[in-house]
Amino acid sequence: ATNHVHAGTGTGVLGDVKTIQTTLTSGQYYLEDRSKYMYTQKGSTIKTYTFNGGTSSQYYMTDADNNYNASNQRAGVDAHYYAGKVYDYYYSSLGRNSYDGAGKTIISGVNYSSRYNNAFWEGTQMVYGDGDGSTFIALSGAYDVVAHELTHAVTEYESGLIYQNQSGALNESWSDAMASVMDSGDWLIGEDVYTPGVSGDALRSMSNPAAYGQPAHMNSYVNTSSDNGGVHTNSGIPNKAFYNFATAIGSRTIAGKIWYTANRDYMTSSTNFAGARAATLQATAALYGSTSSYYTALKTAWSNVGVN
Ligand SMILES: CC(C)[C@H](Cc1cn(Cc2ccc(C(=O)O)cc2)nn1)C(=O)N[C@@H](CCCCN)C(=O)O
Ligand SMILES: [Ca+2]
Ligand SMILES: [Zn+2]
Repeated sequence: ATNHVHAGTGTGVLGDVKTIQTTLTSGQYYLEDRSKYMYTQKGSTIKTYTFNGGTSSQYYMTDADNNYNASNQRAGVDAHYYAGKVYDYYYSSLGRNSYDGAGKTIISGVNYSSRYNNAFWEGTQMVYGDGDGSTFIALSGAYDVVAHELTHAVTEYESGLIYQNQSGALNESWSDAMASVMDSGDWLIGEDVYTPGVSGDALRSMSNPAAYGQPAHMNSYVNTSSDNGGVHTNSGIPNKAFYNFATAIGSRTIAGKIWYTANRDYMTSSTNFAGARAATLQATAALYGSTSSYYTALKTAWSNVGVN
């Protein structure tokens, strides 16, 4: 049989049924989405694999009838589905064709290890654990988690923010900020897959970083050697600045466009918090002019977190 693009159905981590794009090869369906490529001849292919509980080899997640409704397929369904949504956002809203800007194939691996409470960008692909069932459920079940991980790849191709200290906290924060633009219903990160037994909690809060032990002002910057200089802690400060700005101008979309432009055009691997303020101001001036109300709102957003 030839390889076709087939709209299949799948049940996600939270039991929700959704349409997924699959490929039919030799009578089996594969989690391979060629729909982006079919229509633009340049969009990326999205491929989703399973580690089957291991940590080294990945395997195809095939299905016989293109209805991925088995419980052990749920993590793969969502990794595949949300990777497509993140691709679509970067392509249609920001004009970026995949994480490299040139249509590189997007690869995800689910069911990583056993009871693994985390998700990460491995340098060439996304990797998702299934969680232990009480701290986390399968982490690909959250749109913001997938957007966070894929944005690490965008950052690596663009500013290349070094993953330590202030540049590392910015690397983290840019992933949370773009995740909050795409998963725009709240200002939380990871809420859909964190502590299924507790409602309303999350890994991080952009609007109130302190709710989960993060600083929201330079006065509370944490100098530490752990976690590469506290990159998941000090990200609270630029996260709060993003929240301040997006709410002040009333648009996550515009704030996200400025943040993306700063990452692509004005930030470098060693950019620190003051440098991020300058870069976002430069991006605002380039996009909307330095006399725009966004420019002044942005200065206020950064000064309110102690970055001037
Ligand atoms: C995207 C986000 C939802 C994800 C979540 C996450 C998971 N963990 C581990 C973890 C495990 C247990 C708890 C607990 O409360 O008991 C909290 C956190 N820490 N962060 C995350 O932030 N992952 C890191 C993984 C970094 C790996 C090293 N580069 C990242 O992508 O930056
Ligand atoms: Ca969220
Ligand atoms: Zn991260």
